[in-house]
Amino acid sequence: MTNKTQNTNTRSILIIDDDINICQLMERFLQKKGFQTAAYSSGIEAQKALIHARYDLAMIDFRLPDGDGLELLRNLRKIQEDLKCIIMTGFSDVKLAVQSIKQGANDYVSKPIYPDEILASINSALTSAKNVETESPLHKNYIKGRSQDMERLMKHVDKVGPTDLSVLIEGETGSGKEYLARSIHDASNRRNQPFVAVDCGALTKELASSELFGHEKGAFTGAVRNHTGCFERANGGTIFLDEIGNLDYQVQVKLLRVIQERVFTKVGGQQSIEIDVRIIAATNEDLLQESHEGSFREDLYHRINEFSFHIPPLRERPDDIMHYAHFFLEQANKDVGSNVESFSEEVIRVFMAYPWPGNLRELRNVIRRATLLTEGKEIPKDVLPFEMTDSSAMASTLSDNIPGPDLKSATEHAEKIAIQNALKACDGNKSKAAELLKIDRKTLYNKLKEYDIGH
Ligand SMILES: Nc1ncnc2c1ncn2[C@@H]1O[C@H](COP(=O)(O)OP(=O)(O)OP(=O)(O)O)[C@@H](O)[C@H]1O
Repeated sequence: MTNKTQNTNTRSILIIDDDINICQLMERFLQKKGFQTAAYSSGIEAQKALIHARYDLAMIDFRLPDGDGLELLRNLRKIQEDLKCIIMTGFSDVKLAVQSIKQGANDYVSKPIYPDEILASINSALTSAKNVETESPLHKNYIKGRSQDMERLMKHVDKVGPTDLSVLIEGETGSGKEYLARSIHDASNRRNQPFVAVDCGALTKELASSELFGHEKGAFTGAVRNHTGCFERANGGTIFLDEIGNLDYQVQVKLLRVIQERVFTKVGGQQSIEIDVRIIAATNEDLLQESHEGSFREDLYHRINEFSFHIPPLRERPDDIMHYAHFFLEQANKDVGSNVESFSEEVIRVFMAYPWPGNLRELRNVIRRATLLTEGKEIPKDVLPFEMTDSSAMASTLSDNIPGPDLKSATEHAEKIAIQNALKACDGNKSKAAELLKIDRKTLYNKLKEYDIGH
């Protein structure tokens, strides 16, 4: 298809989609916005292109004729480790989207493609979003949660921040682990020193040591110059190791040494380098379990876990849902140039009942899309993704979290969550909750009894 024209000042975007119409549409739009673009219809062509030229970001369709988008993402990152990436998924592929983020994509957008939505996602991936490595500055695009859980968590941040304790943050994908890590850094005496975030999920096994600890020129094929690793760059400050569970066993051994002895050696180097870095790690897996199974070193687990935070999933803190929703609506209005003011009652109800497997990231994306599609002042239900409003699709989204695989238990589970959330949103007032749920009080009482809620 098309080839990139060289101009070193402009950001360049690689588009990979076997639908030629989508490629053309995106290229035209992105070029008008000042990006250089190149489009390819298969993964193999894109890999060849990346060998010949550097790109800032790749937009990858999940379903490609020669493999899936995540496999391609891994291959592209082997060629260019700092490539940012947005995965394009089908409208109802929330699970794939969540999986993409877990495997190192910076963001996802759902089809059908809306140019303004893509632009907002590209801009945030290029500027502030997660990459193999990002360095502070402060987070103006963030707000504090207002649920009791999050308030308690932020109090702990104030207490633990100023100490030098290693911190482990556990939470589902998109729940705000990086934001919390930055908040801990900001609450510490290291706040004016570097904050270096490393996405260990995006590091290939071969290059992880060199990325983290640096290498000497000639240490391995391709090491054409000396390289300063993330630890050295974070000296005096904080290093944030996101998805630490993905680190190779050998790298875990090296990491343990840095923590215990405060020294490390570069790949191919002889000299021990002293270092003063505070470690914050994050995971969305059960690291303790993994350490029992032997894939994560138990001694390392205890070293990084001098203090731990668990961020509850968004569905378990209903007070935060609309709080963030309004914040994201404001952001979306700015991003896509709209002027939407609020959410319809129905949308609020759907938001409160939906399980949000992608947490805040998913909420932000859903609102961005809905804002773009809304014509009036209020977001209506019909601009929400199908799987959020259709009960059987929702049951399948929920199926990871429910006890049984059958539709009946899935539906019951969804109903129970919706009722619990409505009650919390109405401060336990059952009449109001029934109104919000659009059922009568008697039905609500029956269901409370059936599901054993509130006793
Ligand atoms: N406190 C917050 N205020 C506003 N937006 C937030 C906040 N926390 C997270 N977000 C939104 O959610 C997205 C994901 O957050 P973050 O990268 O911190 O999550 P994470 O738990 O580290 O995710 P992952 O495990 O997938 O890396 C952010 O890009 C941002 O858009």
